[in-house]
Amino acid sequence: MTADHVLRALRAVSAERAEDALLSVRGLTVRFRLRGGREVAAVTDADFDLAAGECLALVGESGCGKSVLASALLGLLPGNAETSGSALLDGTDLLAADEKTLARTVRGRRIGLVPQSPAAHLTPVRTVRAHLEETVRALTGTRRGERRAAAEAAAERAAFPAGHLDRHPHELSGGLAQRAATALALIGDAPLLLADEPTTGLDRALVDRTADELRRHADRGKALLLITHDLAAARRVADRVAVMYAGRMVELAPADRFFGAPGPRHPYARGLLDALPEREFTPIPGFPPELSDLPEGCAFAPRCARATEACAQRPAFRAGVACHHPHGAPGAVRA
Ligand SMILES: Nc1ncnc2c1ncn2[C@@H]1O[C@H](COP(=O)(O)OP(=O)(O)OP(=O)(O)O)[C@@H](O)[C@H]1O
Ligand code: NI
Repeated sequence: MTADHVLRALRAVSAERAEDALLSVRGLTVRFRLRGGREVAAVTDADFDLAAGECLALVGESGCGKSVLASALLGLLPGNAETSGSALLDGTDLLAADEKTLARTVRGRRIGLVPQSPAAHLTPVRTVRAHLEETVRALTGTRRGERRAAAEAAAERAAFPAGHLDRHPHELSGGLAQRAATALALIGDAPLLLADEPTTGLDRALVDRTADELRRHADRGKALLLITHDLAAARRVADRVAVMYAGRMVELAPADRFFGAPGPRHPYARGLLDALPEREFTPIPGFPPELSDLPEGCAFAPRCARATEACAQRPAFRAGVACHHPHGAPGAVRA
């Protein structure tokens, strides 16, 4: 174990104590109402804390509710969404705050966002440089004469090449738009950063560089929620890992235990790791359920080799896992 690992393990332990939390989410639930009275259970009963200086990676298959969870924290859900639960950020309940408070004091200032589709968040008629300088002006109060240098420094942090700063959004590749979005999100130095797939479209070297920059942000005492499909990136920077399946958190574990020995406890989380090319390269059979038509019991049971009759009941989330027969628990929890 290196000193770095020891530090991270300590941080993971301290984050489990709610009083140290910068962000404290309880029972976060999001429903989308559809025409005809149907509803999509996008996020159900999410509970987690995030401490200053800590990075929590949120992983899970496409459509499991990761981005909806992040949007809920920022008050950015569409009109057909209904949200319940609480999300305390340093005393403010983000789910109860009005739009004015969120717009003036939260977005960009207390919570930075690297959005999942960065190109859609850039203004078409303005160059990357103009976006960066405007954000520097709005969030840091840097004087006019110093904004150009500050914008260039922000680009550099996110590995955005200086030679492309005068491009417009439509002239950017996906990877460049991604780096522009990361540069913009880092400018405000917000206490909480939500990074939704910040490494999409980047090659391995740039993934590592971006992940390391985000880690540095956490190491300067900021909290980082890293939403990612890239388990290698999660392993590189996360202190803890949260796994979502069909809108629910099914496992929350220290990263060293999750990626090392003894490994994940939830069969789904184990399946995610086993699907990696560098591991067994065996995909999880089947598909996730429709969020508008979830089963009564464990949503993963139809795909789970360990499922029994007990799984017709939904498992409670206990000791970091929601499963009737988790790995690493001899004589597993009885139903
Ligand atoms: N406005 C909406 N109305 C209805 N359903 C929606 C709406 N927005 C999202 N959803 C649904 O909510 C679920 C969760 O979506 P979300 O974008 O959070 O998934 P994700 O885990 O971020 O996936 P990905 O990894 O592909 O980004 C999906 O089933 C999606 O179809
Ligand atoms: Ni998403």
